[in-house]
Amino acid sequence: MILRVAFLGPSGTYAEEATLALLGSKCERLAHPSIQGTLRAAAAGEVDCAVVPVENAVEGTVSATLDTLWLYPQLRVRRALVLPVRHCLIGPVQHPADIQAVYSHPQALAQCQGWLEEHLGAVERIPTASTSEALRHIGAHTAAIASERAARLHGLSVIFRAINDHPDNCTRFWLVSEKPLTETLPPPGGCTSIAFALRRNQPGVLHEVLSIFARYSINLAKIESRPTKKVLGEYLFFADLEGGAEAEPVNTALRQVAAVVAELNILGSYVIEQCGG
Ligand SMILES: O=C(O)C(=O)C[C@]1(C(=O)O)C=C[C@@H](O)C=C1
Repeated sequence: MILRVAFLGPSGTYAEEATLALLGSKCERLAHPSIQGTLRAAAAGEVDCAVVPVENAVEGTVSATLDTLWLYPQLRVRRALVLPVRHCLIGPVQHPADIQAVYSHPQALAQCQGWLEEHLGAVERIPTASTSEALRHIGAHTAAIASERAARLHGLSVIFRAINDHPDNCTRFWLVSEKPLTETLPPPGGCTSIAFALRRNQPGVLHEVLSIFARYSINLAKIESRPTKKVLGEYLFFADLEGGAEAEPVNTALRQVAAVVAELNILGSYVIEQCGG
């Protein structure tokens, strides 16, 4: 069966690179204009799965991914991949002095902000829906930040390579689907991502949840809050735990957590794969 996969397009994005690294070129890749649309397509069953960015080593969480996943509890994270992200400045312009504006995805602009400051100074930075979408805005006095692969695919020239401020810049992607893609359970170990809403906004309520993980010596690799978007000052919590959700002690701990929170969504258990690893 050929898998149908949604990703943030158009062709040439890092999300497409992650899709190819995870599933190879035999899958049918369907480009979507937003992360929200990509996940909606997977939740609606229009595709078998979706590949979305979740966290960058420098800029942190891709909030659109977490916020949208909360809306689609039927989706599960099946795999995770860390992709090295090496940005290029792309365009027909020969001299930096001729550039009046640079287009790219906000994450990419942020990952290159030091370089842009140093080499292009006060040039206008214009956000786009994705890095390869930025290539559509290239002109006589405008450039874009995207990958070398994107430049090649669209027949464009690279002005500068590796302009990301941190040489080890990388982004973690999740492959999510409603149905399991294979019959195998996640390998033992790995980690589990969860999201939960508290019952009350009161002292000690978050502590009650965290103390369950402490009691079972479960390491929390990450925890962060996102607005509920319903009431100002009320939050959802997203956490990454060490260990699989079906394995002990995480399984018992999660059952106890479910009993003390308003809503618990086990986003999925997975092993973090390294690109090329
Ligand atoms: O615009 C792209 O190429 C994407 O795949 C999105 C995205 C992101 O949202 O973080 C992915 C990797 C990079 O961090 C920059 C942009």
